[in-house]
Amino acid sequence: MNTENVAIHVRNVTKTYRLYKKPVDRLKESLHPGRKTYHTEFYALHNLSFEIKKGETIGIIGKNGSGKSTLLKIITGVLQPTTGDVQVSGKVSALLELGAGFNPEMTGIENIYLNGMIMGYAKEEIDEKLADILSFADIGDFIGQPVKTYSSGMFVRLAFAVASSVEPEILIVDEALSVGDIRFQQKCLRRIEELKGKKTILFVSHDLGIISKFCDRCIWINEGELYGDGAPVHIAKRYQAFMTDSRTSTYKENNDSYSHNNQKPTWEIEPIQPGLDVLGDNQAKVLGISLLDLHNNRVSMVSPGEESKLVIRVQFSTELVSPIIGFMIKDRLGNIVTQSNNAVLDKEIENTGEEIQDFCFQFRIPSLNNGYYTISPAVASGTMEDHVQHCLVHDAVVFQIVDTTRYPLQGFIFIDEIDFYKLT
Ligand SMILES: Nc1ncnc2c1ncn2[C@@H]1O[C@H](COP(=O)(O)OP(=O)(O)OP(=O)(O)O)[C@@H](O)[C@H]1O
Repeated sequence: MNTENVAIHVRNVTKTYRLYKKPVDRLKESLHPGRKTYHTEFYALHNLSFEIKKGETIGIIGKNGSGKSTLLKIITGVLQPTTGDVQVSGKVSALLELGAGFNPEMTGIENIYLNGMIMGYAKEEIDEKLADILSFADIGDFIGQPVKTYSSGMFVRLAFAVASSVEPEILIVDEALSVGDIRFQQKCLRRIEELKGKKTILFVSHDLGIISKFCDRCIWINEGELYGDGAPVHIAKRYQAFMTDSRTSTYKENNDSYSHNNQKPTWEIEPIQPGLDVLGDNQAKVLGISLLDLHNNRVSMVSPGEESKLVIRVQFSTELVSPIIGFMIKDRLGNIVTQSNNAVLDKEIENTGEEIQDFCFQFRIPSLNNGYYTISPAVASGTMEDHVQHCLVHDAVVFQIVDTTRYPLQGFIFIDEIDFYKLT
């Protein structure tokens, strides 16, 4: 390839982190006279190489923790690779994690000027762009407030407005589109469409529809390695198949299934994140929740009809009479789309006092439309008609429905029979 046409050249990039079991191990390692090592090496990126041409729009996909953000941070120079190198030709404007590049104590306006100046613009040049940035961000009087008072939605509005208005040669956007509301997402996509072809654009998204529609090319990273690089529709199909079908064969097998015979299951439970809305009297508390496949691997992307397990970890502070454990699945607008619990199924659950228990619900993922959904676990006691709510955690888990079934209809229902009657 003619190097003049290359915007980004990533050559054999590897990024490793040292993982220590305990914080004190780091100190022990640095002081050890015989240079004993106390760490294990973790490869966040492993020998990645590719080129991006000027003017290409590239989508980056990969499951959580696969190395996408690490790669973007290395390209923007926020992180250094352990080995290998990256050459970037052109001015980069990046929207990485929320907060990066903004001073929380400064107002929105002050941050616009700060970012513009970092990009090499004079004050007068930023004055000219200001109206466009303000109208794109559309956050009203908040623009005069310190950005630390912003909601994540407002923040991303301003950050995207700034990053896309400073006329970079390369625009890098890490998952910002998943934060804003749907109208704002559409607006950002229109802006990306306007810049497409004129600028080099890299963006991370879990939305394969967006990647397929807007990108010329898609790069798929899996466990730090390049798994695919090519036409978005082609890569998205392989990725979907991988995330559903081959998940079971590539992940470790785990034969310890849950039973009521006091066998200890070996699944990993995600603790409830601080800051979520929780209701109830705390006689029982949901400690954590995980959506798993049948091999007890955590999943965040599932297909309708896929066999899944939902495990809810509950801490009881006292013996409850007729405990009810259940969950609601809500769409991104907060509508309950489906729900269940043990009481409605006439299944009794035992609880003998102060204890921690995992409750595993095994079910097929309902036939929902593609998109993001949340799961809200709850513990109550009593009957369906008359019960006390002990703990309800709103939106404890987020997951995505990606339909990989052979039926080309979203949210379809199985029809047992079709009758038809000729009237004329
Ligand atoms: N400072 C660090 N120390 C140790 N491990 C790290 C560090 N930063 C990232 N990692 C690990 O590197 C891996 C890649 O992380 P990265 O954030 O790049 O993934 P990602 O694909 O962007 O994930 P997500 O889709 O969840 O944002 C993860 O397993 C993460 O835990």
